[in-house]
Amino acid sequence: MRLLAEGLSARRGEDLIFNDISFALAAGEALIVTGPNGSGKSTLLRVLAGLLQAESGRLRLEGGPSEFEHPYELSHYLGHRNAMKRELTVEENLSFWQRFMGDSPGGSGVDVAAAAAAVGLSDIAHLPFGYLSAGQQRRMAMAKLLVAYRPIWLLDEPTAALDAGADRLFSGLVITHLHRGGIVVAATHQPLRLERTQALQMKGFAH
Ligand SMILES: Nc1ncnc2c1ncn2[C@@H]1O[C@H](COP(=O)(O)OP(=O)(O)OP(=O)(O)O)[C@@H](O)[C@H]1O
Repeated sequence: MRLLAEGLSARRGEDLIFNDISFALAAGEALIVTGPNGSGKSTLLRVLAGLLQAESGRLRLEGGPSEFEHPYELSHYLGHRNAMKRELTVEENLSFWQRFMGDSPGGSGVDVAAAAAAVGLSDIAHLPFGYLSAGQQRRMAMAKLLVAYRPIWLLDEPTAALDAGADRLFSGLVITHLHRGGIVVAATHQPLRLERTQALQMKGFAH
């Protein structure tokens, strides 16, 4: 399967945020998106995730399951926020995401306990999400990627608030996903230590 972006541009309000972005990612490849604050990294990821409409250009999948037309149908999106309910326990949050997302064809997610263990937080999975520290909350958001299988991972500053150990752990999860034929697009200021990567430097427009 390949993820193709062809001549994408996006607007927020009056402003054109980026113009004519193209890339092609094969199974096992990652695109690392860098650029200064406000250059449009989050905007690009939101377009890829189907949360914002592109002003022009096209996104498509080549060689994927035929019933899926838009890449977001096969994607996990990890945004700046963790998308967990503070008053529900970690287990309840992850169970919700597991049921809500479901597995894409070609793989299956791990159970909630295994996902919590994979991010090193089995001991606190019974606690309300709101009790966790910022770094623990980010780890749990990573576990969401594991409970339902999606071949494409869209990651916005995934390692924000993570300590060095969690940073390595997260790189490991991403590398495993790529080795299994996944595709990753990550906006990040920190290196994820990946092998097969393409780089996209966002420059933004001067207003
Ligand atoms: N809802 C919105 N309405 C209007 N402008 C917006 C909106 N959201 C973002 N912008 C603008 O779009 C531009 C790109 O923002 P974006 O969040 O994509 O940048 P970024 O590269 O991810 O930045 P950062 O590194 O700070 O996270 C910024 O100038 C921002 O002010």
